[in-house]
Amino acid sequence: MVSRVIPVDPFDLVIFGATGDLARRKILPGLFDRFCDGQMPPEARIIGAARSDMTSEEFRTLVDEAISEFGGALAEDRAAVARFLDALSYETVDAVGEDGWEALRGHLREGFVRAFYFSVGPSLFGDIAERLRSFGLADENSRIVVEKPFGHDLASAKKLNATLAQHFDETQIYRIDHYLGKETVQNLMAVRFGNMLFEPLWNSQFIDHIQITVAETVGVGGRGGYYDKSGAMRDMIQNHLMQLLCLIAMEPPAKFDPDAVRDEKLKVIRALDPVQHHHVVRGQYEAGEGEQSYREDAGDPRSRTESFVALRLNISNWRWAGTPIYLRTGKKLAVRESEIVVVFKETPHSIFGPDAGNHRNVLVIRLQPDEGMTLDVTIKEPGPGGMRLVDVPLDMSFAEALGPGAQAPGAYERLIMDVIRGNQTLFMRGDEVEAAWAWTDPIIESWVARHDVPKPYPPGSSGPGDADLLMRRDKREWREIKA
Ligand SMILES: NC(=O)C1=CN([C@@H]2O[C@H](COP(=O)(O)OP(=O)(O)OC[C@H]3O[C@@H](n4cnc5c(N)ncnc54)[C@H](OP(=O)(O)O)[C@@H]3O)[C@@H](O)[C@H]2O)C=CC1
Ligand SMILES: O=C1O[C@H](COP(=O)(O)O)[C@@H](O)[C@H](O)[C@H]1O
Repeated sequence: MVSRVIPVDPFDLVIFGATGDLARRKILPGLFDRFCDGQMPPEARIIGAARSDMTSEEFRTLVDEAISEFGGALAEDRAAVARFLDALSYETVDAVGEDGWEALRGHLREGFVRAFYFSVGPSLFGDIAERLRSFGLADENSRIVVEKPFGHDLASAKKLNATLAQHFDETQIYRIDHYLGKETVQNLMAVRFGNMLFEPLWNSQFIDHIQITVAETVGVGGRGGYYDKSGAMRDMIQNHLMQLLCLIAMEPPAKFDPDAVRDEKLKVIRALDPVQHHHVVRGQYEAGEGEQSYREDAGDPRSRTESFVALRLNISNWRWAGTPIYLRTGKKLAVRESEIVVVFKETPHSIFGPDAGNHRNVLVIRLQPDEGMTLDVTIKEPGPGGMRLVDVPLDMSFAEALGPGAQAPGAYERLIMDVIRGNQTLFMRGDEVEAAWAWTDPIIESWVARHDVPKPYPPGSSGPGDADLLMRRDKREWREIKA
């Protein structure tokens, strides 16, 4: 099954931070992918901007190398790479000074969609927005794409929102959360609102609890400096897991449009109860065989930053009161796996007697790496042994079901195409980000007040044992993450 690719309108895209890690690993190879697919039209132009002094030719060489390293099989097509590189130029620009801005203006064409991607450290977001306005680079056709982290807490997020609002209208601000660009994350909405099967059961009357796990095998490696000031709560829970939670818990929006979807997500965040201290577990990975500990990676032998969080939350509304939701994320775990597990309640009465055992349906939505869905259904155990029950999975891998033509674009490239189309549905609105911080801040503040020290866990495990206790206390269990 191959879906038709509709080219977006020709555009000028300026990438601030074009020489950096994110641009080289994700943004530029992703744009090359869109170019090869025919979605990025040949008239589009990409302008790299950073402080490094380099010519456009040198920038093209840098991008060529990035495509070879991170661009997948398409990178072998040298003619396509050459055509893509033709669309690129570079300008040396200092985000906090005056240099380069006039010259940058010379790259921009009248009458084209303009997008400015802020792929730089967050301390520069406000400066760039201000200069875009003061140097006359922004018009009503312009959009800005703002990377994470969007603030460090509620106060800084509010400040950043206010700064951006001085220069751009909310309809021009695209706060990126790359999880929303993942195909299977969008599939959450398709599964929930495109099927009659699930929605009538999607509430606390039928669902015992929900688990959302984003497990990573990588450590904080070269990003220790950033990560140590952030930790898993700010780096993953406040944004990516919060977005997954919203999509799984929100009411059906009246239509699939930016404000209808974001209004519903906001209502979920605002309905979250404050999390009690004993419902949160923090962890920090220890050293393993040939592997550094978190503290070594972070360069601080006494760091108390968490590389793992598990928590239980409650949503106080009619749909979800009484159904706890458990979130879990961590680095250096046994496996890279992101999934949402919806555990339904047992039947109210078993007609099969005590020997049949306790059974319940479990829906697992696998977000990555093997995207798909499994629904555990209870059936009769085959054989002559009477009415004994057993749970069997109805298992669907999206790749197998839809075929190789269904290969989806990467998250960043898909979101950039949405920016050009002017579609904000998969971007966070300012009030959503603030609400997420308002819920996150007290959790972090309570750790600080209690001088909380994260529990150590061995690399390759499923996190600290206390995370299992969190579940066991509620007579529940995490779905196992195993290599
Ligand atoms: N890397 C990743 O995987 C992820 C990154 N992000 C976010 O993306 C953003 C970029 O991250 P990343 O690419 O890793 O960062 P890097 O440090 O690798 O790159 C930063 C970029 O900013 C440029 N830069 C720095 N100072 C200035 C300045 N004063 N004026 C103009 N350009 C400047 C640098 O180039 P030069 O030194 O030449 O000026 C470089 O191109 C950050 O906000 C980060 O939080 C989010 C998720 C994942
Ligand atoms: O934003 C971030 O996401 C990555 C995980 O993204 P994924 O697409 O590989 O699942 C995480 O490693 C990083 O710490 C965080 O900043």
